[in-house]
Amino acid sequence: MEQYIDYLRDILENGTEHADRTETGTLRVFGRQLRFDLNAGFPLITTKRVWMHGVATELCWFLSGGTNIRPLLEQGVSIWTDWPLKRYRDVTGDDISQDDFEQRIIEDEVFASKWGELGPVYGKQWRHFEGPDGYVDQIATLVERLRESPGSRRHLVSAWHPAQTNRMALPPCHYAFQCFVEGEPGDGRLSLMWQQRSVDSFLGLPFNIASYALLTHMLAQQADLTPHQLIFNGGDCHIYTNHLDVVHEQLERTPHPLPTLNLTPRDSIFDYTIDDITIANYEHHPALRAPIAV
Ligand SMILES: Nc1nc(=O)c2c([nH]1)NC[C@@H]1CN(c3ccc(C(=O)N[C@@H](CCC(=O)O)C(=O)O)cc3)CN21
Ligand SMILES: O=c1ccn([C@H]2C[C@H](O)[C@@H](COP(=O)(O)O)O2)c(=O)[nH]1
Repeated sequence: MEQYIDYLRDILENGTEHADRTETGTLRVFGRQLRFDLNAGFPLITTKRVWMHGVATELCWFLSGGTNIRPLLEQGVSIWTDWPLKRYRDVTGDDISQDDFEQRIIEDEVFASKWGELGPVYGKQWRHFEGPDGYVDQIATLVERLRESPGSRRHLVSAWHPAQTNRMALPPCHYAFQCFVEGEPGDGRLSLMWQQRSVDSFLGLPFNIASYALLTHMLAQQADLTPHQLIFNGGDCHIYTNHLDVVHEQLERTPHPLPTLNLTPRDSIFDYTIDDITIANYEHHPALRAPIAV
């Protein structure tokens, strides 16, 4: 995980100031790559605590095709609450706390279906990508092709639907990923590379790395392959100015050895639940808190 620390240092050293959409301000660089060997351990950042329960719950929710945050809130995951909340404020002008909002969304189903909706975000595009001939289940197709035509150069999933981004609470940040197989099922290796147009390097990236690592393990299990490399390609790679203190604190810390993942085998990629996902030997430095830019 030394390379994540080097990546943060690179932005601090080479980044230029940018007054971003959220009016928080960032230091940013353009175009960076990180590569993780999944056989060297599960790439969960160790220089702070990363909330794997949140990561795994969000990934299972993406895979279920969901775009409403209610199931996340019911599982205690509120990482997406700020986006519909912002819309709620826009419409009524009322200012309510995040706690009030979450309580109301859990208690009132109508409220949840009306306001907990993020629009056609990741889950929708992964499972029900809308085209002229109907819907495409990109994940089911990917698993099928990995099994039947592993050497294909077309193992690609896109969350970017140019005709629908204006209906999303937030257009996808990690907008596409590609799989790559060496060898044959039973004796082959699966690598995955994802593209991310915009990268909140302190809060978002550790989540994103863990999420795609978990997805690679799931896909490998489904296609009878061994997880190999995980590659991140970032576009606008930034550190928010109100994260600078915690980033500097993180740079002082020495990474611990990586944990490992235990994933209970399931028949279908759509059957995994949070109970199938266990991280073992996660040794980490204390949590670092920082505000999220909305
Ligand atoms: N500015 C911004 N950064 C993001 O990373 C981000 C967005 N917006 N919008 C959509 C999603 C939501 N994601 C989020 C949202 C919140 C946390 C977060 O607050 N994480 C904390 C606390 C987790 C916990 O409860 O323990 C962390 O320390 O990682 C992380 C990712 C990633 N995405
Ligand atoms: O998975 C995610 C989702 C979001 N982010 C970050 C990247 C940016 O800081 C914001 C999105 O703002 P835009 O103006 O739409 O780029 O969210 C992330 O890092 N990872």
